[in-house]
Amino acid sequence: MIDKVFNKTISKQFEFDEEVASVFDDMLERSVPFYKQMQKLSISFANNFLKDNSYVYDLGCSTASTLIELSKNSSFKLNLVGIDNSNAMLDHASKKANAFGVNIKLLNDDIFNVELKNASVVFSNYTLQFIRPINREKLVKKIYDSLEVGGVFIFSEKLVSQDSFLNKQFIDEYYSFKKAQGYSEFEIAQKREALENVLIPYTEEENKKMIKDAGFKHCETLFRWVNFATFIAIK
Ligand SMILES: C[S@@+](CC[C@H](N)C(=O)[O-])C[C@H]1O[C@@H](n2cnc3c(N)ncnc32)[C@H](O)[C@@H]1O
Ligand SMILES: O=C(O)C(=O)C[C@]1(C(=O)O)C=C[C@@H](O)C=C1
Repeated sequence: MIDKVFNKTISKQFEFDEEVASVFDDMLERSVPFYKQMQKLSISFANNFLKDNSYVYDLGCSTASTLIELSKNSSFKLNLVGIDNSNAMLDHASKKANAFGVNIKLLNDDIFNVELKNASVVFSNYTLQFIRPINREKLVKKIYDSLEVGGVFIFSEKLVSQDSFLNKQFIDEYYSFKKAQGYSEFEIAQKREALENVLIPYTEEENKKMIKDAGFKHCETLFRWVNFATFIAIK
């Protein structure tokens, strides 16, 4: 379904409710530059750290796209666990996983409440940015603790620049991308307002510092387009 959520006047903050969930796959593909390519890269790198019976977690799995794609593009028999605290998202995830015949354990809970164990790979794409900064470090430490030595945390984030002049150009470039994807200036402005104080992006350096502070041995940027990036951190 085509995303028209912000085509009307909106006065509430952005939420992952049924209205968003029902158009979410289209929203992501048209709102995150190179979304599919970043997902493919995440999966390709993840496969390097997997074997039969490995545990893979996706924190903020939404409609389970990443785990379904991994399952279709891995030669291993995996234990796939998707975690999200939006009922609406998980309804869609469950229907999609069934339709593709992929077995995923879907947990409807806050990421902070779920015990993560023996992980070979933890994904969290465009989700840390929705976690209050005061809790974000704590979550990354939890992810670190859940990983086996040699395991990886693969995550994607919207970014800001430390330089305010460049940051303004990042935003302009991003809005041009959205316009080219068919979003109107009105939709772009409405969504920007709804995301204010809900989506809190870090710089690339802040993300890497957070990863290092949690104890990870190494972190690389796998892909970056202006204000969106995918990282891989190894324990
Ligand atoms: C931008 S979406 C993630 C997109 C998804 N990873 C993908 O690549 O298709 C963020 C998701 O995180 C979930 N989320 C946000 N905070 C959460 C929390 N504290 N616990 C569990 N899920 C959370 C939201 O419900 C939403 O589905
Ligand atoms: O549309 C925007 O402004 C975005 O930042 C895109 C973004 C994201 O990066 O998470 C914002 C909300 C939705 O979860 C989907 C995509």
